[in-house]
Amino acid sequence: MASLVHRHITAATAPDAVRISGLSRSFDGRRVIQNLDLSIGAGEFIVLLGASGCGKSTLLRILGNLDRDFQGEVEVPTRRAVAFQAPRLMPWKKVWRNVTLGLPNADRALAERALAEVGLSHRADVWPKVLSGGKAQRASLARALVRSPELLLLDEPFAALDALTRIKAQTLVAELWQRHGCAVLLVTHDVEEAALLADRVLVMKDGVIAHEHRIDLPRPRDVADPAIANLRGRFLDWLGVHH
Ligand SMILES: Nc1ncnc2c1ncn2[C@@H]1O[C@H](COP(=O)(O)OP(=O)(O)OP(=O)(O)O)[C@@H](O)[C@H]1O
Repeated sequence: MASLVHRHITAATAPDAVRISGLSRSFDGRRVIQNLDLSIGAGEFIVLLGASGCGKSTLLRILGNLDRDFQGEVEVPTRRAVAFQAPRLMPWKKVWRNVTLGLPNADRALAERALAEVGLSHRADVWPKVLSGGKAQRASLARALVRSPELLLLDEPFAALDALTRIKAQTLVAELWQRHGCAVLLVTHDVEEAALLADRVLVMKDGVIAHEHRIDLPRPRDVADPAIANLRGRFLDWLGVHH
C-alpha cells in the first residue's frame, strides 16, 4: 500500500543541532505530536518535561531515527547517540564490547577512553550482569559517548536509580556535556533535574511545546539555591501539579 506519509530526515547544518518543523506523528489515527516546531542550538542542553503519554519518547525516538513514520521536516546531525532508562547492555558481551557495539571496528582503546570518562576503567572486562544499576547506566553513557555525538538523546536515563546514584549520574552528565560540547535532549519527569541541568526547559502538552523557559544560572548549580526551588515551582505549575 502506498504511504501518504510525508517525511524528511536530513543532516543538520550549523548553527543548529536540530531543526524540526511541522512535525506530526499519529498512532492508530490519534495524533500524539501535532505540527511541532523546534530548534536546538549546537551544544545546547534541552530538558523535555511533560505528563506521562504526552509524546516525549515519541519525539526522542524520531530524533534518534528509531521511528520514521512521521510527517514533517526533521534535521539532525548524523553523529547522534541515544541512552534509555534501561541500560540495554548485551549480557553476552563484556562491558568494553558493549561500548563499541555497532561500531565498524571494536576498538578497545576507544572503549577504554570512554569508560575512563564515566569512571569505569576497571570494569572493561566484566560481564554486564555484575554491574550495579548506576554503573550499568554509566556504561550505557560510555557507549553513547564513544560515537562522539553532536546530539545526545537521553530518555529518562536516571529514573531507575536511587537518589544518591541519581545525583552522581546527573553531575556526570553535566560534566560530560561540558567537555564534549554536544547538544543534549534529556527527557525526564524530575523538575529539579530540569532546573539543575538545562539551558532551556520545554514542557510538552497535547503534542506541542506548551511552555518554554531559558535558564541562565551559572554552573554547577546548587540544589539549595532558592532560584532552583523557584524554577521547580514554575515547572510543576506548568505540568498542572499542585504543590
Ligand atoms: N508504537 C506505538 N503504538 C501505539 N501507540 C503508541 C506507540 N508509541 C507510543 N504510543 C502512544 O503515544 C502516546 C505518547 O507516548 P510516549 O511514549 O511518547 O509518551 P511519553 O510522554 O514519553 O510518556 P512517559 O512519560 O510515560 O514515558 C501514548 O499515548 C502512547 O500510548
